Amino acid sequence: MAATLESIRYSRNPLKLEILNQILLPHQTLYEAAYTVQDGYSAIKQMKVRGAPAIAIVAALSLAVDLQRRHVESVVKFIFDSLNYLKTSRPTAVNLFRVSDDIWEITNRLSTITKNPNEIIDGVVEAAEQLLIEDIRNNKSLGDFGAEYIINHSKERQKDRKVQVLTHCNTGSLATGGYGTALGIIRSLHSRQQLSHAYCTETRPYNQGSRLTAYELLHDEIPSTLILAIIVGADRVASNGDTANKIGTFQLAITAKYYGIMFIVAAPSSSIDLNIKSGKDIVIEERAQEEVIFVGGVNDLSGEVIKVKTAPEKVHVWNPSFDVTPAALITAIVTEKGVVEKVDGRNEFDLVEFLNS
Ligand SMILES: CSC[C@H]1O[C@H](OP(=O)(O)O)[C@H](O)[C@@H]1O
Repeated sequence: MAATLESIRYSRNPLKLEILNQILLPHQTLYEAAYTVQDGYSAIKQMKVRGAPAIAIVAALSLAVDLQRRHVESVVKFIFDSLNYLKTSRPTAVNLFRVSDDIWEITNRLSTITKNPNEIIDGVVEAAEQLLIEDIRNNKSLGDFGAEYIINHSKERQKDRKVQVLTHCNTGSLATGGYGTALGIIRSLHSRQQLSHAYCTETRPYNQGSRLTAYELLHDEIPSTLILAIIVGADRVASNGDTANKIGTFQLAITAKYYGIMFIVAAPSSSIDLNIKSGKDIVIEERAQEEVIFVGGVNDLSGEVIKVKTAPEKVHVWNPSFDVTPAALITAIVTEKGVVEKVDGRNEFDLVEFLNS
């Protein structure tokens, strides 16, 4: 197996963007080439690639590859139209929107400096490539901050025992450019020999817990049990700390509160949306009801995709991909810039102050 799992493989020379089709994991490892913005959009929409940072990186790199492969009449218009199209793939994770806005800002700035379309293309390609590099660096920093916070604040550690943590959905190398966010903290705890066990909870309908997180933990030989210290990722964090994450996160936060267990959100600063005040402003993606009516998988021998109908005929289905956990239930938010806690006595975070400090 590769030293580390890679959801995205990119090179400029030779020009190549390959996306690991996560729908086929863990039984099949298939990298699919992406040549166009459409390929990037489809991979995100179909959840061949998923996870807030990974979605943004694939969107940006699919534009970068398309720009280098295709001759377009108006580069600025192509970039504008492409970014707006990519933003319609999935609504909740903020990273895609932030990256799209950043790339558009770069395009605009360059178009006032040069009329040479190749110089604009070079600027966009460079920005997209940097995303992949910075994401991995930020995740390792976030992982170390989170591990240190948990070690210093964990009851187990006070008895000089290693810590046990629970994580939800998948927030590892398969949700990011590499290393992961919440799973990055677990990797950092493990590398410091401070982790006794990681529990990963299953998620439906995409099964990120059993198919992806259990797969990553086994791949890294981290002692773990698939079931249900709770560390979760984030798709979008409001400026008061309310956090949108995979459906099922909110109930874990309530459980953690009830049992007095830390509930940690691991989120790169790029997942914090200072443009919204609270979780009420976060758009929650609702996906097709077929995803819930059927359970499926891939036959690890034949490779055939199997779908079994589990729900009764005419069942009414609601299939939100995310829920919002109020800041009041969150112990701390761990980012690559450090750890932020609520100001004494308040039930909300001040992330504007934290990010501007
Ligand atoms: C590091 S972001 C991971 C975040 O994304 C997942 O959602 P999805 O698999 O639908 O893209 C889940 O909410 C994770 O916490």
